[in-house]
Amino acid sequence: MPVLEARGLAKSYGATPVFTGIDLRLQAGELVALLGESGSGKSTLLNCLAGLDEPSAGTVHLAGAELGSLRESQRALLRRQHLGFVFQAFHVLPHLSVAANVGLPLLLLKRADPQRVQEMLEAVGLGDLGARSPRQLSGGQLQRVAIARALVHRPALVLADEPTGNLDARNASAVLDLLLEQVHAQGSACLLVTHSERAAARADRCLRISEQGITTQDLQTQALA
Ligand SMILES: Nc1ncnc2c1ncn2[C@@H]1O[C@H](COP(=O)(O)OP(=O)(O)OP(=O)(O)O)[C@@H](O)[C@H]1O
Repeated sequence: MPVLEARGLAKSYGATPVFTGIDLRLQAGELVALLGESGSGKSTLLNCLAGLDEPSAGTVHLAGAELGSLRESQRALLRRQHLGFVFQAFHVLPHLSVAANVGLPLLLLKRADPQRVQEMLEAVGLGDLGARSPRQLSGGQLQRVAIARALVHRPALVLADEPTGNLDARNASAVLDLLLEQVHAQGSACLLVTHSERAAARADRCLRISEQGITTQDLQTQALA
């Protein structure tokens, strides 16, 4: 069974289509890069795949459940259990400690586990900073917190939306390595939105989204957007 399967997915705002006819399938442990020009609908697609936005047509199955057939509370539970998110803008909660941020997915699942939180902090190189406020961290460190939080509950699928877009080149490279290493270590599938050729080159497959739908991108022959 695939971790994620979308069939005939379409999204419009009023009469304006963002994308149509998206068919997508991710198997356990697979790393797929999603490319596309600015405004082509990458973030909108991720939101539809997570059940955070409603598609205009089509179906999404996440961990075997069809999102459209669930109530919002059931979708929220499915997200908590099976999904991890990493965003460009970190989305770390400033009033919680670094460790509390990382532990949040476990707390929401009523599976609080300080030992697992510490293990993830160490895995991302922040083993000594759990008690700090996120306000005292750099951008690269904040993204490491977001990666630890996305993976702490061992989700089946990680959705990463330009996770290195806010970082300088050196930090971006280190954070990307860390994200891919951790995704691999947990055996999670990952859909990675990126403009980085280096990131795309490390994926098992590259897909390109446009108004016409989604196509497989051959990195050898086509330029990246
Ligand atoms: N709430 C909304 N109402 C109307 N149009 C929207 C809304 N949200 C997004 N759009 C439009 O949908 C299109 C896709 O936006 P989206 O943010 O998914 O693109 P993207 O590929 O992630 O872009 P970027 O690479 O710049 O982040 C854009 O043309 C955007 O203007």
